[in-house]
Amino acid sequence: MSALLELQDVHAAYGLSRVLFGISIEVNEGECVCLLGRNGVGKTTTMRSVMGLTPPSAGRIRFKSRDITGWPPHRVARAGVGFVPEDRRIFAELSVWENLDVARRAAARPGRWTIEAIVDLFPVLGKLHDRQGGFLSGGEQQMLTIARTLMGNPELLLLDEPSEGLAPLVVEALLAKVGELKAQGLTILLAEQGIEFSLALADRVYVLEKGAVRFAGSSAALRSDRSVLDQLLMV
Ligand SMILES: Nc1ncnc2c1ncn2[C@@H]1O[C@H](COP(=O)(O)OP(=O)(O)OP(=O)(O)O)[C@@H](O)[C@H]1O
Repeated sequence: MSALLELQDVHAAYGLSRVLFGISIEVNEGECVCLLGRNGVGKTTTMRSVMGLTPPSAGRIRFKSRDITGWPPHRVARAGVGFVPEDRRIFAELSVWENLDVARRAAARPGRWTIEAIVDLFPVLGKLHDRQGGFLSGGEQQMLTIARTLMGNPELLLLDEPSEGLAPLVVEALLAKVGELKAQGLTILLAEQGIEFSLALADRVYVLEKGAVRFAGSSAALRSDRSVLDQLLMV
């Protein structure tokens, strides 16, 4: 069986600054795969390369066996990839409801994610429906950001550092929600610096360093690999 997403020897750069040096990863249907690594190793850029925001300078990207290398972001979204960026781009002046409505209108594909289904998953967004985005807590903003991306009905969710800047209890609540999405069969590629968040969710892990994969294996294998934990993750 071929992978849902496959990156093969992907290189990427910002202008003259080279950032990815031959990333090869696979995400199978229904899996949660985590990209781990310290600040600046290339996790975000790997996701941006899939999404077409930073197209690869070399290498191939396949989604559902189709070569999507260099496709523009709207076309990648329509093919079934949703991206939740690290910087939570919600509309601060719009209410929760309006934010979701904008996402509904802009949805990349038809599918099961209605506003009602979103509120089932995130009841807090239902309770806060008329609150402006800018007045939500960090955790609520993160849930709204994920909700907006789900409205596009992705088959693969790219989730960039969802736990960043959130208090431990909020991270736990978020972890449970992402776990529910996984249990519902959504395929997830997650980038994280927080190893506990990642290992609680991920079936498999890739640890990056300086734009290359240094470790690939199961979460259990990573937990017991002291040298990778010490050298690449400093935990
Ligand atoms: N727009 C940009 N222009 C130039 N260099 C960039 C740009 N965005 C990222 N970089 C550089 O690319 C490298 C990889 O960054 P990237 O954001 O992919 O790493 P990361 O592992 O996701 O880290 P972080 O957790 O900080 O997002 C870093 O050295 C970063 O400074």
